[in-house]
Amino acid sequence: MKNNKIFKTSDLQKLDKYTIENEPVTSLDLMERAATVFTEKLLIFFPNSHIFNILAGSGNNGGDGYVVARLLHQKGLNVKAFGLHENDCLSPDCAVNRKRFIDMGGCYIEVKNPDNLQPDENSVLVDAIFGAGLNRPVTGFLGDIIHRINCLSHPVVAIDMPSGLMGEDNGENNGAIIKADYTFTFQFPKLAFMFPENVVYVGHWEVLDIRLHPIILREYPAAYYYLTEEVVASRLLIPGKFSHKGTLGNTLLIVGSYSMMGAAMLAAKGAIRSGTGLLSVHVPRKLKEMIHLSVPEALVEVDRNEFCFSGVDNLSRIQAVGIGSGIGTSPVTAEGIRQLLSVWRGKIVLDADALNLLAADSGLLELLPKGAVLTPHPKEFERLAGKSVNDFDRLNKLSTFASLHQVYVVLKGAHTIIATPEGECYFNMTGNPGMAKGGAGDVLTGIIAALLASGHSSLDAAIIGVYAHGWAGDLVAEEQGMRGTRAGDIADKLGWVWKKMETYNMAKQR
Ligand SMILES: NC(=O)C1=CN([C@@H]2O[C@H](COP(=O)(O)OP(=O)(O)OC[C@H]3O[C@@H](n4cnc5c(N)ncnc54)[C@H](O)[C@@H]3O)[C@@H](O)[C@H]2O)[C@@H](O)CC1
Ligand SMILES: Nc1ncnc2c1ncn2[C@@H]1O[C@H](COP(=O)(O)OP(=O)(O)O)[C@@H](O)[C@H]1O
Ligand SMILES: [K+]
Repeated sequence: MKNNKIFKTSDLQKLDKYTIENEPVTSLDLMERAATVFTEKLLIFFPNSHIFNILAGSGNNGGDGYVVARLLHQKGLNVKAFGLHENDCLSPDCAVNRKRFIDMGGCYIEVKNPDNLQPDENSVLVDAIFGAGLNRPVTGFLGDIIHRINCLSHPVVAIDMPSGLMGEDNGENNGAIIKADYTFTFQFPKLAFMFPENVVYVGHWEVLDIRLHPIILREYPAAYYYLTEEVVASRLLIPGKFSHKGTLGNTLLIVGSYSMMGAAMLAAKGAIRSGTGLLSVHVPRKLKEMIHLSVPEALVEVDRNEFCFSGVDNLSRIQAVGIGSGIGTSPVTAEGIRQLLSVWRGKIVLDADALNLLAADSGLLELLPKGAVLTPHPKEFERLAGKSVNDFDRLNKLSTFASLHQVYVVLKGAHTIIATPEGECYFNMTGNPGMAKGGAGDVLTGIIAALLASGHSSLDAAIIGVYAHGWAGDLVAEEQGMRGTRAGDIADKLGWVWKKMETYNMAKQR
């Protein structure tokens, strides 16, 4: 299985060293390899640009920069390398590559004063000042340089990382940070790229495979992962030839209230498109007809209360429960949830108002079955776990919450995070801002509930559900654009996503 770990940047040197010793490859050749894939990507993104200015620091990131300069120069492009060295203490590989660039006649300008940094008009700037070796905020001369670059209107492409950004925690980083338009990063995305507050520095990012040694990538521990089709599809259970509706699970959705009927419909649509053998939708009496009409495949179970959820009687044939979308937070509903959680020890996904009720009464939290899946958006998570000072702090809170309560928490956002009780976090890579619409989360609840009912573990249901939901959103956006995307469209596209995953999975098994 393809490696999908997000290592710490401080671990990079060990991965690097193992590769150098065991491939084996010299550090210079590894640098050459990294810079070559970077240059290829750069030219794909800027096929019509002829002028490149490289901003090179003194470490190996700067070394990469000098190799990129040489490779572009060899292609006959107009290249200038600005040496941004506070002193002449360069890393050995950086020094070698600076010399190679100069020896081949490359244009090299040493900058000793920030005002002397005058990039060429219409040039693309390549940021090679700092990479993964940054160990403190950037201030002083290089800080001034970075501020100056950030004031220019040239496109900026960062090698590995935008200079000045720490790989993980930037909570105390008050130094200067490059605002890159693109970051092409080596081997794995850095944790900091996952946080909304860093998008202004990282821009659009892509991972470049520089073939670090597969053994070290497989064996070196990491607590963070990112989701790829390969990893997700391999977790999807494929129904066997003799499967029937009794073996594919009975999902119970407890959703909707008189003032939020749509949520019930959307969750039901998500579930019915996600492989559950049977779907029961438990709604207040007022919603009965609507569910019958909008999701005719579902069985409708009517609550004693006309307007909101108040309790459920019979759970004997249910494999998984999904609860919360649009149910409201009335005391009657709180009591209904208490009653449910007192008897239900099976698989469950809780969303929206179910989470708001848990946040309001920690006694309910204690009743959660082990392995429950919670799907808060950031505001709901804040109600559950308190305010966070920044995105990294929120990630730590998420992990702590998941292990403290022994639940899986799906924190929804551009890179939705799935935190496990064991302290691992999975970052999703699908989805787009077109999904930032009311109701999109309800569809996800239905999907996860159906996956739970059809035999997937809590972790697999969360991972597969989140990835598939985002992928369906991407397909909708591809066809009709992000602006016009409706939550219901996401549910309608799920069939295609499952088909692709199943095809992928079966091809692998052959
Ligand atoms: N294994 C990999 O992934 C590879 C990494 N390579 C490159 O190597 C880079 C890492 O190289 P380095 O470890 O040399 O790190 P950098 O090039 O980021 O530079 C770090 C140097 O700057 C100093 N420094 C750190 N923070 C500073 C600050 N705020 N102000 C002033 N000086 C500061 C450090 O003491 C160190 O000497 C990667 O980002 C990547 O570009 C590639 O060359 C090849 C393979
Ligand atoms: N910028 C974005 N990029 C990718 N996905 C997004 C983005 N914004 C929101 N989403 C996704 O859309 C969904 C919104 O869910 P949620 O906030 O619960 O909405 P609602 O409660 O109205 O249904 C989540 O799955 C979230 O991950
Ligand atoms: K950089």
